[in-house]
Amino acid sequence: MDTPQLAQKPTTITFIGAGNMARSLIVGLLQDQANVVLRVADPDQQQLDAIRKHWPDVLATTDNLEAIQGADVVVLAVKPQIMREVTETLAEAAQRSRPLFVSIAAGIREEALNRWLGGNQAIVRCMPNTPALVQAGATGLYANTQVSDSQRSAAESILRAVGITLWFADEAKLDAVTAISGSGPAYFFLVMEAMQAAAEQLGIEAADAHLLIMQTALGAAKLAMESGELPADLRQKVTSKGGTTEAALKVLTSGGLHTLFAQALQAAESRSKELAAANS
Ligand SMILES: NC(=O)C1=CN([C@@H]2O[C@H](COP(=O)(O)OP(=O)(O)OC[C@H]3O[C@@H](n4cnc5c(N)ncnc54)[C@H](OP(=O)(O)O)[C@@H]3O)[C@@H](O)[C@H]2O)C=CC1
Ligand SMILES: O=C(O)[C@@H]1CCC=N1
Repeated sequence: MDTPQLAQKPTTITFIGAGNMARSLIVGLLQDQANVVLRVADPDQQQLDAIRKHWPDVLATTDNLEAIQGADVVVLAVKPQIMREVTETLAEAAQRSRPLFVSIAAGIREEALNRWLGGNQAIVRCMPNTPALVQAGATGLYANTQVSDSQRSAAESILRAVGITLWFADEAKLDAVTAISGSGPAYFFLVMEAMQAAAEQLGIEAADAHLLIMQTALGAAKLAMESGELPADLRQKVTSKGGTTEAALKVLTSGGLHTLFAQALQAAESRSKELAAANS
């Protein structure tokens, strides 16, 4: 006879801050139907009303301390510039309840978070991205020494519910991850915007241009992920000698595309380090 399985206790996850990134993670988690109880705290009443309307099962409050009571995981999803103020007000309660903290803030170091939270806290720092909203996110993670194996798994399963995850043993690497995949969606959106404007200049209707560009972006990403071929090889297969692609790529490369991307990613990585230094 089969032994009846006890239903696994859901993980209570509290989001401190209900902005763009927190909402992307919440939607992704709800779509994944993960065994979780979700709570959200944010000072913006309108924001909370919208959350209550769309997701009635999510507890939404303006009271950060109420939200973290009994939580297994507290996701710190506020701007780096106010992280100190927010975490210091959580410190006393956190010293009693000792949840796992998962910070998604760019730059802010584990050492600073731990100090602001009163010390000896289990902290995972991670850098997700907004495609989490459609469960196509990419997240880099780093755990401090206080994080247990089960907490590591809990953090990973939250982020895996919304996309792929990659652990880093060196916290400093998260600055580069921020520049690559945290900010990365914006680079691709900018390319889409630029192509849209250019397509309209060529006389294509806006809606038609949009459809062609979106499908091309999706197709290129899918091909690059699924073919097992390098982007450089795939690019060469599009580029007929003396043809149209060659003419276009010549404009992009002679305009300094590679240098621009190198500079852009360096600027993002430096900004992440600056945010850490300014908020330490
Ligand atoms: N957006 C992105 O693509 C990514 C962002 N991140 C990181 O995520 C974090 C949040 O960014 P993002 O979602 O873009 O920013 P948002 O400004 O959209 O979200 C921050 C939220 O925190 C709220 N807030 C302000 N003060 C408090 C407080 N005292 N207690 C609780 N909540 C508060 C804000 O409310 P109000 O607006 O009323 O001030 C806002 O709703 C940042 O640290 C960022 O570095 C990481 C990866 C990607
Ligand atoms: O722009 C930012 O600072 C945040 C971090 C990565 C994406 N958005």
